[in-house]
This record gives sequence, C-alpha cells and structure tokens, in this order.
Amino acid sequence: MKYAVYQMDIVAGEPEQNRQKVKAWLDDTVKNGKPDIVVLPEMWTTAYTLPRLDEVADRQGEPTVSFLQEVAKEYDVHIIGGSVANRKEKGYYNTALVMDRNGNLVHQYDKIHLVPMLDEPKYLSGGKNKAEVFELEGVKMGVIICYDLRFPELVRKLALEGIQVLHIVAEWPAARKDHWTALQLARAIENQMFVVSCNRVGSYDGVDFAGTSMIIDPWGKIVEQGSEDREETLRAEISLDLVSKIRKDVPVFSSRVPELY
Ligand SMILES: O=C(O)CCC(=O)C(=O)O
Repeated sequence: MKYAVYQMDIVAGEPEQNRQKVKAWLDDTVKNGKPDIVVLPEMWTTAYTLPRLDEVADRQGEPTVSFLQEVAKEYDVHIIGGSVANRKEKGYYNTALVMDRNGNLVHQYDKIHLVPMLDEPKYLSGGKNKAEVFELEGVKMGVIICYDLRFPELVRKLALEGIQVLHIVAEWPAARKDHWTALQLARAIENQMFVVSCNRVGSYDGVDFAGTSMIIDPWGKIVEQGSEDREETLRAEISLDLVSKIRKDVPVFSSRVPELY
C-alpha cells in the first residue's frame, strides 16, 4: 500500500484556497508516482480560525465532502481527508473524513478530546460517538485527531478491534514536539501497528506548528519523517505482513490480562 502524506501549510480562514491547494498538490503527487492513499492534516480548510467558525466552517461536511469525493475519483486515490471545522445541528465539531477511491465517504469521526491549549472547548463540541474502525482495500484502519494521541485507551480500543494502521491528523504545536514524536512511537510499539501521521507546518496566531509528520512501522522503526518547518510530501510503501509477524514474535495481545487491570 503506497502512501503520500501532505505535510501542508494552511492559509488561515480561506477554505476554497486550501481546497485548490490540495487539488494542485494531488495533481503533482499523482504525476510523480500514483499513491494508493493520501493523508491531509487537521482542520486543513480553515486552520484554527475558531472565532470565525460561522463564516468558515463546513455545514454537515459540505462543501469539503463533495470536493474530496470528486478528487478521490479523478485521481483514483483513497483519501484520509484530515479534519474540517464542521457545523452540525447542535454545534461545531472537528470532523475527520475518509473517502475511498470510488468517492464513497467510508468514515467520519468527530474529535472526542478537545484541546484546552488551543481553546477548542470554548468554540467546539466534543464528539459523542464512539471511535470506530473502517476498512480500505480490506484492511482495518483507524483515524484520530491530534490531542486524541494523548489517550492510549482510545487507540488500544481500536487495536483490539483489529486495526493495522492508525492515522493521526494534526495541528500539533512545536512547543510540545517531543511529546508528538514520543507518543506516536509509543502507540506504534505498544499496539504493534503502522502509524501514519500528518501534521501541519507554519504558524497561526502566534503558535508555530511542529511538522515532523511520521510513518512508523509496527516495530517502532521510523520509515519516513518530515522536517519541522517545510511543506513536503512523505512517501512510503507499507507491507502489512509486518503487523502479523511482529504480533507473533512479541505476542503482546495474547499476553494481556485485562481482568486484572
Ligand atoms: O496535545 C497537544 O500538545 C497538542 C494537541 C493539539 O494541538 C490539538 O489537538 O489540536
């Protein structure tokens, strides 16, 4: 499975410009060797322009869902479509979108853990639905959003439900970059799964973001890592056989004794 991760800078509060930016990136990326799956960062249409949500947020995922549908089909790629600020009946959510290459919205997830350090709880509602597994090409996968990475029990739940790849879409600040890298490695090692993350670069409202998107294998080896401050594309081909091999060599899942903790 060939991945391309767009470690992107985001034009704050300009959803249409960001959609066009993603389209241009896809065009270029596909021309230079077509991936199977592409990954975008958190809140990539708006950045953290939370006081302007009324103006910049999607409504029930639109128009971003239609945009992703169109480009998934045009470029024949599955899209882990990062997340968008999303107005629903009862408020604004930070919603991750996953589109398959036929233009089917196969998964949506509202960020459960809102990050106090970026004022999310003041403007957004936390997701009320359980995090769920989805499948692309018959492979079980999951997606979480940024601050969710700090909650290992969320990822373990998805692992117990069989995911082999965890995607993390993020706008993780540079001030806590060491946590970003260490926690991703921990999640990959403890759950023996691939971790594919996409973090933004650049700054907004005095916050610098950490970049350092990563593709980590189930042993905890870093396959690819982005820079801290440059827009770039991370590419890697991952072999899922490695998940079963490592789970056999170090049988963490059959050694668990959950009734004692
Ligand atoms: O947990 C952190 O340090 C960063 C989280 C974050 O920036 C986010 O969830 O958007």
